Amino acid sequence: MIGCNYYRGFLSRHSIDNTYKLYRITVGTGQSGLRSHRFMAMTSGKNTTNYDYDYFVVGGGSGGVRSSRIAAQLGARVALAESKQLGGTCVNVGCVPKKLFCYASQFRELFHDAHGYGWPKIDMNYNDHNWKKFLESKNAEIQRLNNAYEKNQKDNNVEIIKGRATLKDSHTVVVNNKEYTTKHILVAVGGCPIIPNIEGREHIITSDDAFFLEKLPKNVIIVGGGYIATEFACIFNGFGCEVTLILRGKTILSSFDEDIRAKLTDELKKNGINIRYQTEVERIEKSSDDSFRVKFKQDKTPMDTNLVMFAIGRHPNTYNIGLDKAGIKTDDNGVIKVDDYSQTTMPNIYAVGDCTDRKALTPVAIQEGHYLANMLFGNQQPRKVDYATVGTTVFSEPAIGTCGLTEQQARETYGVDGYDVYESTFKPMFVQLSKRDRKSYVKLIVDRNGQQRVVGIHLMDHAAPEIIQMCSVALRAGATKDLFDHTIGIHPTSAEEIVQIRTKREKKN
Ligand SMILES: Cc1cc2nc3c(=O)[nH]c(=O)nc-3n(C[C@H](O)[C@H](O)[C@H](O)COP(=O)(O)OP(=O)(O)OC[C@H]3O[C@@H](n4cnc5c(N)ncnc54)[C@H](O)[C@@H]3O)c2cc1C
Ligand SMILES: NC(=O)c1ccc[n+]([C@@H]2O[C@H](COP(=O)([O-])OP(=O)(O)OC[C@H]3O[C@@H](n4cnc5c(N)ncnc54)[C@H](O)[C@@H]3O)[C@@H](O)[C@H]2O)c1
Repeated sequence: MIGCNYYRGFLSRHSIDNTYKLYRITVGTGQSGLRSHRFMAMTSGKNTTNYDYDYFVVGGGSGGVRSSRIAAQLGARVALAESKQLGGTCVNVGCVPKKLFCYASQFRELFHDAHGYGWPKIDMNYNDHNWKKFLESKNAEIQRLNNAYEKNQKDNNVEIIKGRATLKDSHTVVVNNKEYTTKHILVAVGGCPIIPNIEGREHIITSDDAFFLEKLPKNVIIVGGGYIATEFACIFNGFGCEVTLILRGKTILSSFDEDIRAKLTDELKKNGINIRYQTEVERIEKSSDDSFRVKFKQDKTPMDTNLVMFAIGRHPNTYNIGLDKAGIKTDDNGVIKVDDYSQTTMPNIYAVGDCTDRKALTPVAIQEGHYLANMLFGNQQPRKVDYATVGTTVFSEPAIGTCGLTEQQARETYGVDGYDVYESTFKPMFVQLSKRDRKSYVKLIVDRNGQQRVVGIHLMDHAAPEIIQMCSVALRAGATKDLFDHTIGIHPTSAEEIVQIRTKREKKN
C-alpha cells in the first residue's frame, strides 16, 4: 500500500465493515431532553476538586485544540488526549497539506500565463518537478505546525496526554491503561475516509494516502464528486496526470448551487479532466505491470489506471471508544447526537466537529469548541453557531466560493416568484494576455419580498475563496441588494462584479 495512513493505526481499512455493523446502536433521543440537561451541567464551572480535571478533551484536532486552550485560559484544569499528531485532520491530512498541494499544482498554468506577459516560454516537462523535495518541504511545514500547536497548548497549561482515549464512564477517561477522572468531557475525535466493501478494496487509496505518494501517477481514477474528489482531480490534473472522475450521480458537488456546479464542470472539462456519470465501481484488479483494472457495474468497458482514489465521504472516529458506557447516543452511522450547544445525551459530555452532524469544516469545529469553553468556564450565556451563513470554498481550479442559499433552497423557501437571480459570466483580466480559456462567474440570490436582502452568493474565480469570506459577513449583517448596488467597487478586480450586477436573470423552472 502506498504511503502511510494517518488514521490506520487505530481504525484499519479492514475493520471498517465491522465498524458499520457495530455502529447500529439503538438511538432516539429527542433534542428537548438534551437541552434541559445542558443547564444542569452548566451549574458546574471549574475547579471541582473531586476530579483530576475540570475538562478532559478527547481529540487534538481543530475543535479539541481550540476548546481546551480557551478553557485553560479561563482557569479550568484541562487535559487533552491525542492519539496521533496535534492539529488533527486539518493540519496533518486536510486543509493545510491540501492547500499546499493546490499551490504546487498551479504553477504549470502560471508558467503558461507568464509567457503571455512577455516572459520566456518554459517547456514544462512534468518529470522535472521534484515530487520528493516538495513532499519533504510539505512534511517539514506540517511538523513545524505540530510543534507550534503543542507549544501553544503547553504554554496555556493544557496537559497533553499522548495516546488513544476511551471512556470508562461519564466521568472517567482511560488513556494507556491509566484512568483520569473529570467533571466535563469533550469528544472531538473527528472522522476518517470511508472505504467501500468491494472486491479489490485493498488497492484503494484515500486522501490520507494521497498526501504521502512516493511518486505521481501517470493517470488516476478518482471516485466521488464532493469537495475532496473535486479538489484532488484539479491537483492531479495540475501536475499533468490524466484524471477521470467517477460519479455515482449526474453532477459533482450536489449540495452546491446548480449554476456554479455547471460552470465549474465546464472548466474542469476544459482543463482536460474526464468525467463519467452514473457509474459505480464493481471491483478493482491488480495487473501484472502494477497498474489496476477497474470494472464498473453499469458500463462493461473496464479502465486501466495507475491509481484508484476514493473520496466518497467520511465517517466519525466513534467506534469502540466507550460512548455507550458513558451514556452517549449516536445515530446509525456513529455520528454523535448533540443539541444546539454541543451537549450530548449525557449532560456533562459534549461533542464538536466532524464527529457530529453539522458542517464538517475546520472553522466550524473551532467555533463550536470555543463557544462551548466560554459557556462552561467563562460564565457566558450559551451561544449558538450560525450555520446558515457559513461561507465555504472548494479549492478547485478555478476555485468556487459559496454562502447562504442555493437557488434550489431559495425556490423551496420563497417559492419561484419570491426571489430574484442576478448573474454575470466574464473572462478574468489575468488570462486576457495569456489567452487562457477561463471563465469567472458571480451569482446573487435576492429575497424579492420586503427589503430585498441578498440571501445567497455563489462565485467561481481564482479569488473566490478570499472574496466569499467578506460576503459571509454581509449576509450575516442582512445586507440588501440596494446596499450592494450603492457600495463602490474596487477596480479592476473580480470582486467588483458583486456590487455591479444589475441585470436580473430569467427564472429557470
Ligand atoms: C482532504 C481534506 C481537506 C480538507 N480541507 C478543508 C478546507 O480546506 N477547509 C476546511 O474548513 N475544512 C477542510 N477539511 C475538513 C476539516 O479538516 C475538518 O472539518 C476538521 O479537521 C474537523 O475538526 P475536528 O476537530 O472535528 O476533527 P479532527 O481535525 O479530525 O481531529 C480529531 C483528532 O482526534 C484524534 N482522535 C481520534 N480518536 C481519538 C481517541 N480515541 N483518542 C485520542 N485522540 C483521538 C485524531 O487523531 C485527530 O487528531 C478537509 C478535510 C479533508 C479530509
Ligand atoms: N475546501 C473545503 O472546505 C473542504 C475540502 C475537503 C473536505 N472538506 C470537508 O470534508 C467533508 C468530506 O469530504 P468528501 O469529499 O469525502 O465528502 P463529500 O460529502 O463532500 O462528498 C462525498 C461524495 O461522494 C459521493 N458518494 C458517496 N457514496 C458514494 C459511493 N458509494 N460511490 C460513489 N460516490 C459516492 C457523494 O455523492 C458525494 O459526491 C466535506 O463534506 C467537507 O465538509 C472541506
